[in-house]
Parts: sequence; C-alpha cells; structure tokens
Amino acid sequence: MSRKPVIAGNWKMNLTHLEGIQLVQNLAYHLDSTDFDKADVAVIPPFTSLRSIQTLIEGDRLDLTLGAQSCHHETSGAYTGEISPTMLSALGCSWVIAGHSERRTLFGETDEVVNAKVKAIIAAEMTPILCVGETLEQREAGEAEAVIRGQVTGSLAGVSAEQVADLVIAYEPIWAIGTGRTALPSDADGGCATVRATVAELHGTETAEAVRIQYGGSVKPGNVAELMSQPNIDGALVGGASLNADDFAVIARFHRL
Ligand SMILES: O=C[C@H](O)COP(=O)(O)O
Repeated sequence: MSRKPVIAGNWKMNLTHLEGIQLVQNLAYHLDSTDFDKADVAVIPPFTSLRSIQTLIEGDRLDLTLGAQSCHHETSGAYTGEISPTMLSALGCSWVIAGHSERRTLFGETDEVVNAKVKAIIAAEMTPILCVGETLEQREAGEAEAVIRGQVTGSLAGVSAEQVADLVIAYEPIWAIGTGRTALPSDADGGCATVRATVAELHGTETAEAVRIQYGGSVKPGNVAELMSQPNIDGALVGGASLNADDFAVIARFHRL
C-alpha cells in the first residue's frame, strides 16, 4: 500500500505571529504543487500564531496545512489556559499533536490523558499526530520496544481500527530530540516498525499498512532523504529545522534529493 508522506514542522514555543507569517511566506515561495502531490506538508505553530497563519493560508490559497501542538480533551468549560479541539477546528487546523514527549515529561501527560486527547481530536474531525518514544535510559536498559508498545496501546485504547488507519503516529526517541543526535536510519525504521507491529496486533494488518508513521528527532536537510527511504517511515516531525524556511523547504522537498 502506498502511504502519502506527512512532513510536519513543530515550531514548539518559538516565533511570534509576525515571525511565523514571514516563515510561511518564505516556505510557500520554495514549494510548488509537485511537492504537495508528493507529501502533506504542515506547519504547527504556537496557538498565538494560528489565526494569522490560517488567514495567510486561506488568503493566498496555499496547499500548506495547519496544525496545533496540543489541546484539552473537553469541548469547553472552566479550564483556564486551555484550548479545545473545537476551537482549533474552527481555526482551520487539520492536525493536532497528542502526547509529544515534552508534554509527557514536562507536563505530566500520561497515556490516559493522551488517549482522551486523541479521541477528542478525532471527534472534532481533525487528525491526531500521536507521539511515542523511549528515553535514553529506557533504550540502554533494553526497554525501548516495550515502552513504544505500551504507549501505542495505552494512547489508542478505545479508538477503532478505522480511526487508527487514518491517524498519524510519530516515533520520536527522546534522546534524539533537539540534541543533534539523529537515530541511525535503521534504528528510526526499527522504532517505526515496532509502532506498526503494535497497530497490527491491535487492529490487524490492513490497519497497520494504512497508518502513517513519522520519524522525529533531529531531522535535517542532510539526513531526511535516507530516513525517508526506510520502509516504515512515512514522514517526519521536524522541530528545530522547521524554524528555518530554507531548511524546512528542503526537508519537504525530500523527493527531489
Ligand atoms: O516535534 C518535533 C520533535 O520533537 C523533533 O525535534 P527536533 O527536530 O528539534 O529534534
């Protein structure tokens, strides 16, 4: 089965809305319809930039898609400081990241919390980008596979095979995030293969063959082609390199390399 790659730039807590607009304008200049035929390309700015970038994408009819970095699982209510899936959907978001390792480790998000978010994102008709991945300590203790399996299983509890087939899962080994230390292409593919095998056990091979699995962790113009050539890698979740339009454009145009 051929799976359309997803290249997503997670800006994390970087760039004002003015800087964001400039970045997206530069990015749009570098990409053409061939690139969007080959991959879904998404920008995932902080909440404060979503409205500006939405206006730019719609006004200039760009093929870029928009995503958010997190959300609350409730539709509305007394949750000061939180943002609901409904609000993100109204801003034209197609994607919402759920369970990024920074949310799991710095903000205490458990598989149960992530699971509630995944379901809420799907209910609001957006696509979750579910993140999983092990720490260096877990990897060195030989626990990487069990950690990945546990996170995939816990985060997808109660999500149907049909819904799982449509979502995106990002395998991000924590030791490779923002460290410049990219996983070897074979290790990155191995992690993605574990994700796919877990989905197959949960929902069968057809679902596992359909789900798109990204690798994330120090993806750069210099390593994207080799990573993307791996059989289980269907895209990239890019942090640092997505803050530079030239670099992110090269990554999004990986098929030309
Ligand atoms: O969401 C993106 C990942 O955490 C990867 O970040 P990075 O490319 O800066 O390592």
